[in-house]
Amino acid sequence: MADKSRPLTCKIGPSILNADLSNLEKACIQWVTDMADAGADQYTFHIEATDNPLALARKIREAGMKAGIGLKPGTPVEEVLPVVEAVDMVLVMTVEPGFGGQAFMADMMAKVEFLRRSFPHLDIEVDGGVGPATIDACAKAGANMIVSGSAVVKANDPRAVISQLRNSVVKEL
Ligand SMILES: O=C(CO)[C@H](O)[C@H](O)COP(=O)(O)O
Repeated sequence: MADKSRPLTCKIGPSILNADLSNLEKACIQWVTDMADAGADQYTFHIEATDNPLALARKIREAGMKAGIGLKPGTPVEEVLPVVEAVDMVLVMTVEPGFGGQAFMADMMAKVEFLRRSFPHLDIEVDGGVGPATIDACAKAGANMIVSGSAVVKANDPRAVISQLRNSVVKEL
């Protein structure tokens, strides 16, 4: 039984994107029901994973979840514009999807700045290479949701790193 007091999110992520794409569209749709039944609050999919992101986003919201949409580094930010009103969050990947521990792509901040300027109330997430050395760039560009893997799990004091990341974002909100 899902603990409804804790947010549960699902990201259709990099390992899937790098795998067999032939059934991905169908799987993304099936997982909407599965994740909603499991008690997920938000479901994020990659725009590259489907030919009809608008339909998928609507399905996610109809299932009672927030919808998030992710962009790989090579995908122009403008591709999200036709679907942005149908989602609650845009995820800007700051590494090539695949694995943790890669270097942060600072040039992705232009996407974040564009989105924040255009959609002041949108949730904007950054994912990949985010840690104490790169968080300020993300926060200044307008990101308000952070995914941080290696910088937290490899830290001597993960709690302190999480606080630092949070404080940097809160300062710019
Ligand atoms: O989706 C991912 C990579 O495909 C990871 O979420 C991301 O890279 C986080 O790990 P790190 O902070 O170590 O980069």
